[in-house]
Amino acid sequence: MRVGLFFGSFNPIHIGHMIIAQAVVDSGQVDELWFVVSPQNPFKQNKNLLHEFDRYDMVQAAIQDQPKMKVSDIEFSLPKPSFTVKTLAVLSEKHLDKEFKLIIGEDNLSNFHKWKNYEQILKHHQLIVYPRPNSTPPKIDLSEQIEMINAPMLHISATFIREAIEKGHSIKYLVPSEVDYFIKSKNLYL
Ligand SMILES: Nc1ncnc2c1ncn2[C@@H]1O[C@H](COP(=O)(O)OP(=O)(O)OP(=O)(O)O)[C@@H](O)[C@H]1O
Ligand SMILES: O=C(O)c1ccc[n+]([C@@H]2O[C@H](COP(=O)([O-])O)[C@@H](O)[C@H]2O)c1
Repeated sequence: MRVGLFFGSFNPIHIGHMIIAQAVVDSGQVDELWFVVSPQNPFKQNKNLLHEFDRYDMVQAAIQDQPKMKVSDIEFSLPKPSFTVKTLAVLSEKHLDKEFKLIIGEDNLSNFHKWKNYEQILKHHQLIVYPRPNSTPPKIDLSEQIEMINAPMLHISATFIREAIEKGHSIKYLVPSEVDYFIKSKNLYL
């Protein structure tokens, strides 16, 4: 079975993530897609980073009617920050019957050569890349390992959503309705 791993902070999960996930599933390049919630991205310092349990619950709420999508908490029990190479090794050892592909937004390509043991990742896994506005090209040749998703560019980010909440603006159309409800009922990001 081919599994697409969609790693992220998901702080919070937004419609951009959902559109990407659906496009990857529809592309036929994976049989299942697993969202992997990262407690701590090695490159990001975010004072507004919610606890991983809340971020996990929001992903779970967002995908409840999607039979091909799952959410994983595998990184919660691994050392922090969350190094993808380690997580991939743990998952590959645990699920010998599965082929894991890595789903990333195009913005992550420019710094991919700085990821821990990135050569190891490329040796064992295909990258499925979703286009993102204002992305700069990778510093290393990734053409052999990349499968681009042909889909519309999405000018949406979790940063924009957190800022909208702080300003008191509605995020009703920016996140799945279950996520909007979750954020409101727990007064998150305020
Ligand atoms: N609009 C988008 N277009 C393409 N890829 C995206 C988009 N939003 C998120 N991604 C990708 O989804 C993955 C998880 O992203 P993440 O949870 O950090 O969301 P984000 O919107 O980039 O967050 P933040 O604004 O907090 O940095 C990353 O690989 C990122 O590149
Ligand atoms: O392993 C690394 O060196 C590494 C460097 C930067 C980012 N990542 C992972 O990339 C994923 C996307 O991060 P984010 O915060 O943009 O959603 C997240 O799971 C990070 O842990 C991983």
